[in-house]
Amino acid sequence: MITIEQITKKYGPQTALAPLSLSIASGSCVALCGGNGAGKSTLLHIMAGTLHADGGTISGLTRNSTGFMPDAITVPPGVSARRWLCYLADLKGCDRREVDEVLTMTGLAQAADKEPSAFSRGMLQRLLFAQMMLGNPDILLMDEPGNGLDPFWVEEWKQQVLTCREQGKTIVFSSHLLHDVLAVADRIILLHEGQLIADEPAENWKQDTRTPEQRFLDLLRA
Ligand SMILES: Nc1ncnc2c1ncn2[C@@H]1O[C@H](COP(=O)(O)OP(=O)(O)OP(=O)(O)O)[C@@H](O)[C@H]1O
Repeated sequence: MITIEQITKKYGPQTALAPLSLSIASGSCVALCGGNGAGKSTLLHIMAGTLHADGGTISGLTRNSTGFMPDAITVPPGVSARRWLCYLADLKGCDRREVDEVLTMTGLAQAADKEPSAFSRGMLQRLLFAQMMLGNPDILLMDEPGNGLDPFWVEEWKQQVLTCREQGKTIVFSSHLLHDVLAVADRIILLHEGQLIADEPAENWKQDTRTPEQRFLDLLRA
């Protein structure tokens, strides 16, 4: 169980997260939705430990058991995707053979000796997914993982997430792609201006006669 209690974050005068509390059961797949600037990335970065909260506590997350897929990375010039992944594998203390496994999983084996700066947006997303999977973490945090993926890789991503669910991993991801959210998530949390405004089983969204987009807009306007 991941327990988030009274987390707050401001960037200067801008509130990104008002006191926010929620619990995430082990083995669940939770989607964070909300408009631009709602606080989704901020929450994921705080959960991943790449950003400090101003206040509040989070329990149930340990660095060794958590993989994070941010929405961007900066790989030093001259470093190929394979070398980057080998570096991260060493940092995580995992076998370098895993690098080949995650490259194959994400269809990047052929491109692995190129620098990520030469990758397309979708290839970069797949590299970010690959780096998250190194070490086979129990908890996966993903910031807009579907961005830039073509329809083939969106389907692959969904299959990989469903496989991770079957393996009992805990998954938290942000997305604006509501149809993809409904295909994999079992719970949908809606954030608005740093506050939680809806927290429901995905089943409620699926059974609604409104489109997910209409339901989303109605909840934001309520
Ligand atoms: N580095 C930063 N400096 C200043 N303000 C920031 C910074 N990062 C985020 N913010 C502000 O914090 C708020 C939450 O931003 P955040 O990126 O967490 O939202 P988001 O829900 O992920 O948005 P999007 O869907 O557009 O990615 C916004 O008002 C944003 O302008």
